[in-house]
Amino acid sequence: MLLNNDFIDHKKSSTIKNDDSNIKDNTTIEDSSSNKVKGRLMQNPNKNHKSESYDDLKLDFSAELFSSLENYLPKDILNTSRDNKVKYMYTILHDYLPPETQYRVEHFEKWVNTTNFQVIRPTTMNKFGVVLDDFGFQTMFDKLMEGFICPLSKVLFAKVGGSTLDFHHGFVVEYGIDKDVDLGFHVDDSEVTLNVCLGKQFSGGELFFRGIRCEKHMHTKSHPEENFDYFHIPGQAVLHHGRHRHGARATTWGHRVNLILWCKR
Ligand SMILES: O=C(O)CCC(=O)C(=O)O
Ligand SMILES: [Fe+2]
Repeated sequence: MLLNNDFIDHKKSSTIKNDDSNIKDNTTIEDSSSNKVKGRLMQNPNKNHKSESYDDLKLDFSAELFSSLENYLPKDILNTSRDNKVKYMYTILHDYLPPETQYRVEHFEKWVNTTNFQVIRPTTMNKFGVVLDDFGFQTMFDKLMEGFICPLSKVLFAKVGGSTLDFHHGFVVEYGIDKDVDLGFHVDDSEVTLNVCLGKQFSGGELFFRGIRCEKHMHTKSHPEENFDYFHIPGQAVLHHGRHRHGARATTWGHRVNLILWCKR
C-alpha cells in the first residue's frame, strides 16, 4: 500500500456535520471560516458499500487509499458527492500526517547530532537515526496508529491482527555521506510497518522486498514473483507486513531521512 502527499488545501474543506454513533475517532477539522468541525471514521467498514474510484484525480495520497477509507465514512458523508467525500477524507488524512511533522522530526534529528546527545538508536542495524517515542511523539504516533494504520491494516493485514495493533516503536533513519549507507536484509520486529520518506534529495536507497516469511524461514530462497523494488519519494509512504523480508540499497548521493513506525500488538 503506497501513500502519497501533495494536493488540496485542507483549509478549503467545507463544514460537515454528522450525528452517527459508532464513531472511531474525533478529529478536529478547521474550515475556511475557522469553524471547528469533526472529521470522523466509523469503527467498522460498511460492507455493502461499493467505493468510488479516485484514479482520475491528482491526489496527495493514493487513490486506492481513498477508495479503502470511503468504506469507513459516516453514513451522511457516504451519501454525498465524490468531491465532498474526497475533502472529508483528505482532511482526516492531513490531520494524521501533517507536513509540520516532517519538520519536527528533522529538527529533532539535527539537534541530536549537533549536540551529541546520547540517544537510543532505533535498531541494532542503524548507527544514525533516533527513537522518537520518548521525545514527544508518543501521542502523535498513538493517533496515527489508531486512526490511520489500524483501519487500513484491518483490511490489508488481517491475519496478523491488523486492527488490534496497540504498541509502536517510532524512529527516523538517516542515510548519506557520514551517515548510514544502506540497510541489510531483515524482517522488522513488528506486525505492520509504516515507512514514510521525509526527504530530502538523494539517489538510490530503494527498498528491496523478498517475500513474507516467519522467523524460522527467514533465510529461505525467494521466488522471482516475490522480488520487488520500491523507490522512495519524499512525501510518500509504504505500509508493509512486518515479516515482509526487505533491506535498503545504498544511498549513493545526497541525504535520505525516513520515518519508520513499527506497529505491534
Ligand atoms: O531505510 C529504509 O527505508 C528502511 C528502514 C527499515 O527497513 C527499518 O528500519 O526497519
Ligand atoms: Fe525494516
